[in-house]
Amino acid sequence: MSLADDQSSTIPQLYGALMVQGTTSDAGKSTLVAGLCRVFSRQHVNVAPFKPQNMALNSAVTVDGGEIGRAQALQAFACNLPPHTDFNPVLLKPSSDTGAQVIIHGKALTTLEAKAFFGPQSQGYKTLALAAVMQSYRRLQQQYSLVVIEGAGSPAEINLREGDIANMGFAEVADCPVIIIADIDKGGVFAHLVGTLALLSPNEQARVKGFVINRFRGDMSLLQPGIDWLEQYTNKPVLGVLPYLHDLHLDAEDALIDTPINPLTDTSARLTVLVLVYPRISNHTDFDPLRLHPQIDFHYVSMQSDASSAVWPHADIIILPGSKNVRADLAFMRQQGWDIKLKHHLRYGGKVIGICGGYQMMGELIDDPLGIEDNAGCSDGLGLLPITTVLTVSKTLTQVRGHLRLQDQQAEFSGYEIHCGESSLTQGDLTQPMLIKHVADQPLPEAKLDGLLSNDQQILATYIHGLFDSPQACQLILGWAGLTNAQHIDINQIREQQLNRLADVLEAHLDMNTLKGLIA
Ligand SMILES: NC(=O)CC[C@H](N)C(=O)O
Repeated sequence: MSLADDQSSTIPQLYGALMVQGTTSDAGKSTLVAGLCRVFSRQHVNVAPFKPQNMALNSAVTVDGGEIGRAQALQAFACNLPPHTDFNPVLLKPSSDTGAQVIIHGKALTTLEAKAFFGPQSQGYKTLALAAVMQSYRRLQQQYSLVVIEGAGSPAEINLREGDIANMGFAEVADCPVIIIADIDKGGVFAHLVGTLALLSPNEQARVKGFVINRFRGDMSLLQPGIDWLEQYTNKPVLGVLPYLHDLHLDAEDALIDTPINPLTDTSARLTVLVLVYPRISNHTDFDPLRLHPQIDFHYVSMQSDASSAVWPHADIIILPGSKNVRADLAFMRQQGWDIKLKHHLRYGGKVIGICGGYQMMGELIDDPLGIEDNAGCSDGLGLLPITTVLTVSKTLTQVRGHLRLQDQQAEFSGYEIHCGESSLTQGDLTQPMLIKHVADQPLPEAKLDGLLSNDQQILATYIHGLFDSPQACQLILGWAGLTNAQHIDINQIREQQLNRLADVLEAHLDMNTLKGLIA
């Protein structure tokens, strides 16, 4: 069935599905899906996002107590839906260059070497994963009239074709139409599109119903002959050319928005924040409210080729973010000499924040007896906080809310937890709790304490992600670090504005009628 059915004169209903695949990673699939979700949801279409398989370390906790890729949580937000594991039934979280934790329907199943998942012996897992993918997809089809689906990477990875569930393998089983997006800013857009198409089987080629060219800047009249050629050569329409959107602030799927370390130039910034980027950084969207804050000079610090000579800008706050492989990332920090720089920063009165894996690193010991994240073993922590952490098989996945207490003030927050580690105090009681939390939707007696504020008030550490998303909690933390009268940054309001901006752009630059006609 392929129809854009005008059931009533005011509310056009669409039924079916459309899959967005890309010629490369970062071609703009997640953004296009999020934008289409918003376009359709504001036209009152009952729409939901779907990504069969995602590989990312940036995940969100769902209402059904699981985790999914961050991009699907944003796409759900674009549809005004709470995140659900059915939106992304298979999530692979790489904990090393060759191994990843396999999460199916939101729950960690096992950690597999890439060979075991993608290689020739992988059919057992692939069959299991495909069954989970189709179960979720069928549920969505029953609940929603339209499902906008996102592929992964590129469909032309011929080495991964066997048993593929992320791109054409899924599209074939689900029998859904596909459009392909390519990033013209990278160059070679025609070669990308024609080459991708050429590497597909005839069936798959027939499934591709059109192209979208992304991130165009320049003179459209110069591009037009290329578009005409492409349409003629492939016999498929270019559904639109999307402009390069400067300052589009939406949650990134996985890639960090890379801000190089420059000497401070922004004189209006009042507080400098450095976030340490280790190889397995997780949940970096925690820092989006800080990155977008007008009074903050924000920097990611990543590996330097010559670690010993790398100079960090003076910082007010250094943040140790979450990590998917805490012990390996801690070893990396030491290799880079970051532990020494961190202690130097503390000696000179600087503030440090540790979140989840970053919190664990600041303790005395991290024990992974079962080899959950890496080879089984134990590592000394940085010794800055009186805690030890043991990684366990059971993973905490919860949405939480509560009160943050700092400097005799209190602010409400909501956030989430994703961790296998359990930390306990090595001395004393939790006399400096920074947070009183409740599992979302549970009554107050369930309240627990979380986090630590060091006795010298310089280190603040917690298991809770998303803390800065709560404007008041963010303001309180910035105040603790010396920024009095910090402005409110409401990241949800920003997401809302940016999604509407994106939807406006799609409506202006895509041939929406043709696109709606493709939905089947
Ligand atoms: N989100 C995180 O930083 C997780 C920390 C650690 N990998 C754990 O599972 O406990």
